[in-house]
Amino acid sequence: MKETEEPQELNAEDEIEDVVYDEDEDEDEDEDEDEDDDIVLDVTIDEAGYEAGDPRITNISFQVRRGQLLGLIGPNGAGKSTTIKTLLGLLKHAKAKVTLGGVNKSYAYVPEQPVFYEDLTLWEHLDLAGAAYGLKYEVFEETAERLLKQFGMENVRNDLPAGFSKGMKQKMMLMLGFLVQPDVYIVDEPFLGLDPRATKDFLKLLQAERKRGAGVLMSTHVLDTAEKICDDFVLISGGKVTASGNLETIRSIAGLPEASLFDCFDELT
Ligand SMILES: Nc1ncnc2c1ncn2[C@@H]1O[C@H](COP(=O)(O)OP(=O)(O)OP(=O)(O)O)[C@@H](O)[C@H]1O
Repeated sequence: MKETEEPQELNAEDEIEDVVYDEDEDEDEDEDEDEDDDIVLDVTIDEAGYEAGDPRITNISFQVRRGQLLGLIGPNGAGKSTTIKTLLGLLKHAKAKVTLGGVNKSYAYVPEQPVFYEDLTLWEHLDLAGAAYGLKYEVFEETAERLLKQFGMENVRNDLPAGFSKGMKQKMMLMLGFLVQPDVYIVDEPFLGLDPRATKDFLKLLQAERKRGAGVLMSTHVLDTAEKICDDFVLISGGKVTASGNLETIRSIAGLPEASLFDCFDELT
């Protein structure tokens, strides 16, 4: 999770070769200004990988607009996580430009694998995130209480997450993301640990956040759910974009006019 005040160049200590991570530029002479104002995440990755001279993804670009849910899909090893790591500025070898728009130019990243402090309780994790983001205590408290209730986690608020089940840990990560109400959510495979009730609660909260104007980039393998909830898709295969657009566009690229996302995926990968 991160909030940017100033444009940042993430090529610190020559580790990251060329990732520019900056704010939206306020150029008002552009005719497409209104449309551009809606863009909360603009990603252009020329190439990125784990070793110098061995790119695992190339020419991947997409935008996320206010309120939009963009599904990042693709088979195992296609490059979804590499794409997410690149846009978060975590890869050493990347040539990419990532621009944050929106009101606060802020994002929340919800990782697939829960990350937590062994010695802090659930409530203390929420408190820490609230403090890190400078939330007023009353706002933090009200939001955290609401989230505990919405995710059915009130009874474990003072427990250490090490003792949580997989789904409970996943819920904690989602709560930490929702707490800060960012302009963009970057969510990596949120569904796998969640039971049907938790999935429903998560989708309801996500819907409310989209109504507020947040954009969402979500990587997932759960294609039947993705088909129902995503506005648009970026399909990655072999480190490249194989198809992008809404379901109708994906169907037409796959040459399967009435097909499910699953069947289009199968055809295109
Ligand atoms: N830490 C790493 N070091 C070296 N190569 C990696 C590393 N992580 C991924 N790769 C390679 O990068 C390529 C893309 O992998 P990536 O993890 O981005 O795929 P993915 O689409 O997220 O797959 P999955 O659906 O299985 O999570 C693969 O060839 C993979 O072997």
